[in-house]
Amino acid sequence: MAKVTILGATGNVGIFAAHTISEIPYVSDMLLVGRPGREDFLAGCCRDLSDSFAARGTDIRLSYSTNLADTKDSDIFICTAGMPRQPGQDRNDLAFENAKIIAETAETIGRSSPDAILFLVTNPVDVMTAVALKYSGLQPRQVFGLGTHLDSMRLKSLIARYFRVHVSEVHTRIIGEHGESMVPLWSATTIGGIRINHLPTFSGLPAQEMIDTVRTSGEAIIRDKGSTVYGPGEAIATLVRTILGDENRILTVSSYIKSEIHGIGDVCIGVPARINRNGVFPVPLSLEEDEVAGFKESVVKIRKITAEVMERLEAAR
Ligand SMILES: NC(=O)C1=CN([C@@H]2O[C@H](COP(=O)(O)OP(=O)(O)OC[C@H]3O[C@@H](n4cnc5c(N)ncnc54)[C@H](O)[C@@H]3O)[C@@H](O)[C@H]2O)C=CC1
Ligand SMILES: O=C([O-])CC(=O)C(=O)O
Repeated sequence: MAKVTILGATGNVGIFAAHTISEIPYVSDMLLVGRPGREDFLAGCCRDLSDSFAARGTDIRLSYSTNLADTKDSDIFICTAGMPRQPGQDRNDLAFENAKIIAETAETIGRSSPDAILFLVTNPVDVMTAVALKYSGLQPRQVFGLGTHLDSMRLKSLIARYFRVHVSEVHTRIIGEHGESMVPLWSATTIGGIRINHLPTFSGLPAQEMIDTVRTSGEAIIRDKGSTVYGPGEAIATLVRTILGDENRILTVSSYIKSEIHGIGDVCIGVPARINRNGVFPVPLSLEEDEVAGFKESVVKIRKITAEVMERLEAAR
């Protein structure tokens, strides 16, 4: 059984993630962490969630805190703390402001919970994963971000609708940045176990339109309803279940790669990784030429933003 701590629990994604994670049978304790001054709101969240646990018959010890010192025995931290983007902003516009929050938080967690897993949701998630890895001092397997898992789910849903099949029949992946330079892996896309380009209807597939829809999905939801919540909240729960259940699923998350993909590495970015109770392990891959080219471009972009943020963080210390 495990203790799960949610940082940024008073936010839209954090509180819905608390709800989705509470359905995971391996969770015995849940700690909601918010900023000082938010005690009443956190207390209200605990009462409200407890009612839902009772209605569902879930038995989880739920508590809240505004002090990181209380997080000590956590097995897994989910970090949703930080600014969300506003309509018209790019996720990368948040990089430095959110990096300051993540660096400070990760430093404390690394010192007080050296065996924990640290799961980043805060955007831009690839850069935040690198910042958390550096400032926590944890091992690469212990630190990862939601990466392109949600993007992969969005593409899966579009493909399933196009071919009129159940979503569980579709396997697909998007790798690279959780952002503009994301790269769809059509070579790794199957429907009912059959490679998508072996299906007669493949020639009519509006592939570019689909990937454009995925690319702009977060932006469109934020424009229409203020924030993305249900997609990320469920995606977060999938990852937490995979870890705590030691499931060894291969999901596409932001992880530190050394050189696993065509010799490309030294960056935190969305890649397929085997995930279990010990953490996240990128899977070496062989891709099509155009996919490698797209991935390289994405890596160059994320490396540059990450380096700039790291430099500014060091200068600000
Ligand atoms: N990677 C992904 O796929 C997704 C990432 N996100 C990201 O998750 C983050 C949270 O999004 P929302 O919950 O919608 O935002 P929100 O504004 O509703 O919540 C943000 C939370 O961060 C906390 N926070 C803000 N500044 C802080 C500081 N200086 N120190 C500590 N805590 C602080 C707030 O108190 C609040 O609890 C954003 O960065 C957003 O872009 C959101 C959805 C999907
Ligand atoms: O778009 C955003 O800013 C939130 C996010 O990352 C997503 O839902 O994909």
